Amino acid sequence: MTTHPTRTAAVAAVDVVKVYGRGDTAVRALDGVSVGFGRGRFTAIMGPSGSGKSTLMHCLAGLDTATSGQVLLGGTDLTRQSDKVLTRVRRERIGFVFQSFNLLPQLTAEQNVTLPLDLAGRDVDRELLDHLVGVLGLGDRLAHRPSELSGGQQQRVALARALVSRPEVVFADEPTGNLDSRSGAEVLGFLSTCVRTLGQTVVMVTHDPVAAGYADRVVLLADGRIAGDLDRPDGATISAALRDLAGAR
Ligand SMILES: Nc1ncnc2c1ncn2[C@@H]1O[C@H](COP(=O)(O)OP(=O)(O)OP(=O)(O)O)[C@@H](O)[C@H]1O
Repeated sequence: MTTHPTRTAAVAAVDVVKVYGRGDTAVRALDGVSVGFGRGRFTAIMGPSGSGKSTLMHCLAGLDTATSGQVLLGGTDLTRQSDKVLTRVRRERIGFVFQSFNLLPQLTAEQNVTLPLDLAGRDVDRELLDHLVGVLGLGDRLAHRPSELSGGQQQRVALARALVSRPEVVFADEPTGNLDSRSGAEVLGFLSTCVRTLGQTVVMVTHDPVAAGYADRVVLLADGRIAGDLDRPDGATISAALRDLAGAR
């Protein structure tokens, strides 16, 4: 018997349906999505505007509840958990990186990085923190406040914050959306280095084929369904697949 790939993944959706609203105004944002995200892999989710990328990511991260189907994080079915448990899962088992860096302005870079662990009463793994600070080139920036850092540096602080708790999955939502192309390339380069050196699982939503080119795999969505799955594609292959999807609509 072969094992269903979604059962061995770090996080997986199994026949997930998400309907917003009711009756005539109901929107079927996800229409039976089954997809697994392998451990230690960097996957990008792409697709036309409104195809369900954010909805899928929010369901996978326990930020939104699927209407039906299962979301499996390790052995936990997130669709069966109370809000209280989901809050704990998000805090303890998931890392987030957003387009807007979401750093606290009154804290230093280092305090921002360790804040989630401090709030959870968990010890900071100094060795991992030093490794991340080195890889991310933040060594001389740790005592600075976010307003004293460039956008790229702020996003690197946010990456360190997401990674330092060794979460099962890091979800990144358009992490380079607010960065110029050079800072964006740096952030993505650091992110893929962290995936390789730490075996971190990363799922990233992006519109940018160049950003998706850093991923090991690109999952394509269209109209709330999986519309493609590309293994280590380059930017040109991704752009062509997106053009095909747009043409098919
Ligand atoms: N809270 C909501 N209430 C009602 N409809 C919603 C809600 N959130 C999303 N939708 C709808 O669900 C569909 C999928 O939206 P979603 O934001 O997941 O797409 P997306 O691929 O992330 O889009 P974009 O690339 O524009 O961010 C769209 O038709 C959207 O209008």
